[in-house]
Amino acid sequence: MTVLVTGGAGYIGSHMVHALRDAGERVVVLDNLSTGRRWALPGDVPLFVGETGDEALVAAIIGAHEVRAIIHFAASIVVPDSVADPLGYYRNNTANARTLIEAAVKGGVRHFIFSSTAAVYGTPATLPVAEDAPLQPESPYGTSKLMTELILRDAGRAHGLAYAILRYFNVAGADPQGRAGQSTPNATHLIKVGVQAALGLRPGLQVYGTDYPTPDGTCLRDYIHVSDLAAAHSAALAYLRQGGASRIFNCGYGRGYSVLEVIEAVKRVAGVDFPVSFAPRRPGDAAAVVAGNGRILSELGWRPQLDDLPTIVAHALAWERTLRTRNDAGA
Ligand SMILES: NC(=O)c1ccc[n+]([C@@H]2O[C@H](COP(=O)([O-])OP(=O)(O)OC[C@H]3O[C@@H](n4cnc5c(N)ncnc54)[C@H](O)[C@@H]3O)[C@@H](O)[C@H]2O)c1
Ligand SMILES: O=c1ccn([C@@H]2O[C@H](COP(=O)(O)OP(=O)(O)O[C@H]3O[C@H](CO)[C@H](O)[C@H](O)[C@H]3O)[C@@H](O)[C@H]2O)c(=O)[nH]1
Repeated sequence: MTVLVTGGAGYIGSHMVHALRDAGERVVVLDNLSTGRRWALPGDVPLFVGETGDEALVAAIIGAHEVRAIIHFAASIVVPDSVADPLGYYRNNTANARTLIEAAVKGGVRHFIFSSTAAVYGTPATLPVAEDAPLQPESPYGTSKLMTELILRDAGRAHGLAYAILRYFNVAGADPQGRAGQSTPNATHLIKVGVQAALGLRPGLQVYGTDYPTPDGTCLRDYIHVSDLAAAHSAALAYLRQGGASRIFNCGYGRGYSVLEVIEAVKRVAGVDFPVSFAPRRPGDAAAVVAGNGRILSELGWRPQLDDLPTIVAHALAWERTLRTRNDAGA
């Protein structure tokens, strides 16, 4: 029985591939390498370069490898890009996911784990936000993910596909063993941009919006270490295999940091200063998003191991240094 990881050559997916292999699982990856990197995968993990929306390809992979579980990471992920290109986001995150789910149903896949996002909540009315809070995405990215949640819910009910929807809050950091990290050259995530600024790979950092209704006027986010997130998937897979009912789980620590607090943490951990400027709000950004994580703690028994902002930053920084060496070597 094999686990198919879509988007396994990407940031979070590559951590998942390592976690699955560490646990002795058989893994295959489907990735179109649009943002993923072949070298992000261990050499002995089969990689199919192709589209989640290619039903024939997905069916062939499921059949050839006896795939019984799919962990679906592949997506387009940049909130402001989704504002500029909603149709592209609905194609990749919703239409392609629908095709993948159909192939899963037809191919007899029993368990499906879907990467959703806190962006489905928009700006929550109360914090921390629980899974049953109103769903009011403020960007096409969030809407594209919410639509896939609904497709999965209905297909799961109709066809007996058991699923876990994991709504990630802000994912950051890198594998503590240095095997994987965020490698996208033009990544836009705050901690990634911050460590690049600290290493002189960017001239500095812009803060998008200082007039939000938050304590220091900048946005609040709940940053979760990518390895803790991979562990949440492993727990969800074990739960489904034990016959657990389809369920939605928030993945976050339940604590928010402002953009300015994150920048201070990066400067402190890196031991350097870098220029910070203030810019207007970025389209699609919610003011404050913090996870209510009671459900995943109580129902999956998940326990964060790395819930410490300086540790997250330190791992991101270490990976960025490795990456620079790798890029210098032309890898
Ligand atoms: N990074 C975050 O903070 C965050 C937060 C919430 C949710 N998520 C979700 O987690 C998942 C993984 O995100 P990530 O940060 O690792 O991004 P990423 O861009 O590093 O990984 C996405 C991977 O999917 C691949 N891909 C994209 N479209 C594809 C397609 N049609 N067919 C095959 N492969 C395709 C890319 O090449 C890449 O390897 C996404 O679904 C994203 O929406 C991420
Ligand atoms: O150079 C930067 C980069 C980011 N920010 C700010 O930092 C915060 C975090 O931004 P990120 O781009 O790191 O992450 P987002 O909160 O926009 O989005 C992330 O979390 C969302 C859920 O909350 C989605 O899941 C999405 O996929 C994922 O990228 C935002 O207020 C953003 O405006 C800056 O000020 N400057």
